[in-house]
Amino acid sequence: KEKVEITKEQQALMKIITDAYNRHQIPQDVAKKLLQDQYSAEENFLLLTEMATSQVQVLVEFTKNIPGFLSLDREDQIALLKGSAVEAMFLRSAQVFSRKMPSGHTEVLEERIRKSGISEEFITPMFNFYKSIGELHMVQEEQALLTTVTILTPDRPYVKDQQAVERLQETMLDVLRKLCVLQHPQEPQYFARLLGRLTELRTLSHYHTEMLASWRMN
Ligand SMILES: O=C(Nc1ccccc1)[C@H](C1CCCCC1)n1c(-c2ccc(Cl)cc2)nc2cc(F)c(F)cc21
Repeated sequence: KEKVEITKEQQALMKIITDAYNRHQIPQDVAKKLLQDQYSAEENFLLLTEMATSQVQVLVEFTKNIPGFLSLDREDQIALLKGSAVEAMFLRSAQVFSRKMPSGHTEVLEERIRKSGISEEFITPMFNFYKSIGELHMVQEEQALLTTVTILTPDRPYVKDQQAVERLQETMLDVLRKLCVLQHPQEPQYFARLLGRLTELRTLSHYHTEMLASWRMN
């Protein structure tokens, strides 16, 4: 049974990434807004586009804090951002949805999202994903590292130097793997489950364009 230990530099890396991840607050505002008022399908669509736009800006700021990201080829940086923006948004949505809220709030939030204008066919896979993320009870370091691993996916379209991205992603995966072992000692397969969610996330993100195109406007 090998002794898993996070090194000093891995500790520092994790702190930089988690602090940067916690600095962006938009999604909490979305949840608050949705809990405060009931919006029409048009207003919800507008809210989503505004939120998604600011999410991209925030994602750019976040990646600047990923050690090594700015040393990547500039065009590759853009390819990674474009390739992961939708996945990062759904991952963030899932984390917001799974956040501990006063009793009854999650139900209201779910209801508001179900009625927001999204087509029926996408509601089930979307909430299945949100609930499967919630069941993992990730600590914030795991959430931040999982988003980082998602951004550093080497096989995004138009990435030229995939090896360089792979090296960065492996560094993050190594920290995440150790963190999972230390945080969830009873569940040796926890890390594998976590990575399995990224496959579900990619599938959900394939629906994104259609989800917008089929938004039920009155
Ligand atoms: O804004 C959003 N998510 C966001 C998060 C983080 C950053 C940027 C955007 C939207 C809302 C949904 C209801 C109408 C208004 C936008 N949103 C989604 C969602 C995203 C994309 C598509 Cl195609 C469908 C649903 N799932 C959510 C779960 C939450 F707990 C939640 F609170 C907001 C959620």
